[in-house]
Amino acid sequence: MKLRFAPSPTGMLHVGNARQAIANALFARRHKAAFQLRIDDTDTARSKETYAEAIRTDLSWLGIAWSETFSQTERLDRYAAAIATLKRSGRLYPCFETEQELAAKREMRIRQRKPPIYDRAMLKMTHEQRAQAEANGKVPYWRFRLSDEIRAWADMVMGSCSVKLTAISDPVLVRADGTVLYTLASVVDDLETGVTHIIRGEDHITNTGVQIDIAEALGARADRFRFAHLPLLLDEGGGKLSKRFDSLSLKTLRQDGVEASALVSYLARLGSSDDPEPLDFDALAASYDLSRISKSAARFDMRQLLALNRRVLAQTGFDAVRNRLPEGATEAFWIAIRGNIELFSEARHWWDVTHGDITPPVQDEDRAYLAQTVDLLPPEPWDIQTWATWTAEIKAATGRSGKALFRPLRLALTGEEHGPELRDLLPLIGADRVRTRLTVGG
Ligand SMILES: Nc1ncnc2c1ncn2[C@@H]1O[C@H](COP(=O)(O)OP(=O)(O)OP(=O)(O)O)[C@@H](O)[C@H]1O
Repeated sequence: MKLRFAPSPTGMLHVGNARQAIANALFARRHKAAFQLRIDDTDTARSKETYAEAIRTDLSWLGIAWSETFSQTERLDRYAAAIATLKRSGRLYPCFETEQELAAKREMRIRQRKPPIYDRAMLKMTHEQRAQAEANGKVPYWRFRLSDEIRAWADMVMGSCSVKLTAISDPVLVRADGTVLYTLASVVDDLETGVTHIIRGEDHITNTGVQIDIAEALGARADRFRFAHLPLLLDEGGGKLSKRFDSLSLKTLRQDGVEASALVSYLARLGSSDDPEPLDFDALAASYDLSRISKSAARFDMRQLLALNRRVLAQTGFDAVRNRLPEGATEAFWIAIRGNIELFSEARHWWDVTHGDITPPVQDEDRAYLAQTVDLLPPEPWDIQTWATWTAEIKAATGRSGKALFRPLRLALTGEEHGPELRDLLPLIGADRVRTRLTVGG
């Protein structure tokens, strides 16, 4: 069994692309199958090596490893061989119509209420007419003559699918400059490198009918591949995601400090009957089931991702983050704050609160109360019990309780209304800073 993820290096991967990469990688892991990363760079005008490099960086960040990788431009000789085969069998035929001629024909067909598909005029061209066109300096591009089959398959997500080939135009597989189109290159690669399962976006469903036809023309059985088409992911406004506009790119999310494992957990289960849970790759793979994915488009929701990110951070151990924490941060610091941050970058703020010289705002009406609490501070060394001891003393001495007791302390010590348990923060802040903050301006 072999799966593949085959992005084109024409921009930064977005969360929609990532959903496919993750689906393939999880399915491969679950079934102990090989996983290929193929860079679909046949569109040389738009493909860039820097994007291919960025794709590898993004996938590695997600924790996705591949067992083999190649770029399509490394295999041009294989596509040339397939082109020769299809020409020999008469399935590829030369065409000379210009874009304008085709557009005019399309318009005419629409006016005649016929489906606006290619009329195969060039199939009827005689040898003489072709020789004449070439003598006039025209260079042909090549279309694949589709069969008149209805290509059907049992899709692992969409259920039974079919594409009526007589309702679509014969696709161009070779451009006039001799370069091959993705539609053919993809089939040649999948056949020759032993891919068995193809998981991709539903934007490829029509392609699938065509590709089954091409595969058969190249000698494969029509049921050679198993397919799964996942619905497209939309942005929060319901709009299309595009590599070209850098929308919701993995790079941006990474720079914003989203945890890779939160993103993987989120995308693995988004639009499925299983709720997103903060699970590691193996646990996600063990429960990964394409039949639980919904057939309708899913929307990416930043708030849901951040909620999951928070849960992931809350269960992340110190060893996994120690290199990313501020210099000197201890396990006690991480344990104290990890349940109170949405993004890892907020750790810096709590580091400043516990170890920096912040000046929290003190309300005038709290000054006298805070000054009183300083005198009640227990002697050092402080530990996790100190907070309870201190606040019990305060309660006894002032008669305050609940919000009236705690709120001014939290505000004065951290500058925030909410945050990690003060029981944990107090020993981290330490007696000197605590005294200073309680007496500021007093
Ligand atoms: N919005 C989306 N949601 C889910 N999957 C998507 C989305 N857009 C593309 N894909 C899938 O991502 C995979 C990689 O495809 P590809 O590199 O061609 O991406 P693309 O965004 O369609 O690119 P381009 O903008 O260059 O056409 C394919 O399986 C494709 O179906």
